[in-house]
Amino acid sequence: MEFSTISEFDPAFIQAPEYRPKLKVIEIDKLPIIDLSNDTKEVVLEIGEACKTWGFFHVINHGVPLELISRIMETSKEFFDLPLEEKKLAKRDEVNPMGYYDSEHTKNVRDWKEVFDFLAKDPSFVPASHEPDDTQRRTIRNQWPAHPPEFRDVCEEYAREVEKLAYKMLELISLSLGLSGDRLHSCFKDQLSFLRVNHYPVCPFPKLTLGVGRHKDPSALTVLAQDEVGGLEVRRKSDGAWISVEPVPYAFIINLGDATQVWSNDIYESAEHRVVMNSEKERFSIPFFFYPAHYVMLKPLEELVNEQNPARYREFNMGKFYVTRNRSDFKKREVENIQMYHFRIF
Ligand SMILES: O=C(O)CCC(=O)C(=O)O
Ligand SMILES: [Fe+2]
Repeated sequence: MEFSTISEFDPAFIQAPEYRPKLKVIEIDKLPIIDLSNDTKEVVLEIGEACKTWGFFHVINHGVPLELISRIMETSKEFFDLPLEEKKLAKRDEVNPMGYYDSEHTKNVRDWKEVFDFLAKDPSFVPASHEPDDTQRRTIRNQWPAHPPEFRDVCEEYAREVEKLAYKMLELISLSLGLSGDRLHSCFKDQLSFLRVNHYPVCPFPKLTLGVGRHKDPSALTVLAQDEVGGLEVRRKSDGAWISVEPVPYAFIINLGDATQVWSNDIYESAEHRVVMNSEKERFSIPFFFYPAHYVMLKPLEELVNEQNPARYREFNMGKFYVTRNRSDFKKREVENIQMYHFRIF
């Protein structure tokens, strides 16, 4: 990812003019910061409001040890500092989607980043193929680099802690929709959640590229840690402007994913976001994508549907959605990646 001249720069990184970031215009509008140590009723109200307005918010006093966040950031830096050949020993591919990868595409444009993906539950199970009639499933597993030696332990400990927070958020979001706190728990029994360590190297062409192109997370929700550099932007619903998410030290960002949008029958929406590049500083971020089990059929929850407010999505299978989506992360394809709105009824 070290391109010193434009001629070495892979044109696959270049965003179409309308999607290029305006680096100078930074809108200041602050995302809500929700203190999870407050009274639950109050927290639920604040979450409901934040989910409606933004689909994105910070949480503090979240229960994940702060030193663990520092440790995973440090060990991740050591990993990405390794020579490329060494990182590639744990390279992800179409057979094993977990591990190191440096050429992911979002909406068919290459992202200026390298990543390391690992499952929260090892092993996990996914459909064997995206073909609708294929009912086989297959096992996917983590692959770990030998260096740095503590990388695996730190990542696994971090995943366990953040998973607890993800369940807590699921519960609070369910309560904010007027459901029981454990309404959605059973969908996560064989969860397909994974974590991604994102490294965005310094970028000489921040006006042409993005670290991650605009997208919505297909998860139920995402629990995201970011370092102090900044670059994440969220699309404001009221006017479509891109708002930069100022880092709040040791807070987590919670963003709603597509699965919650479908369950809530559009009461909540997953927010579009992207990452703009920095020509001076590298950046690290670590999302935990909280995914239901592959066999879960996603559809609006019965409690939230009635005659006046009929279901806006037809049912679809989480696992098939996941594997279909993953196919196009690996290479530029000519067709649009599958999106949740393809299952919209009206
Ligand atoms: O790096 C970030 O802050 C966000 C990354 C992200 O949106 C993603 O990996 O889905
Ligand atoms: Fe994302």
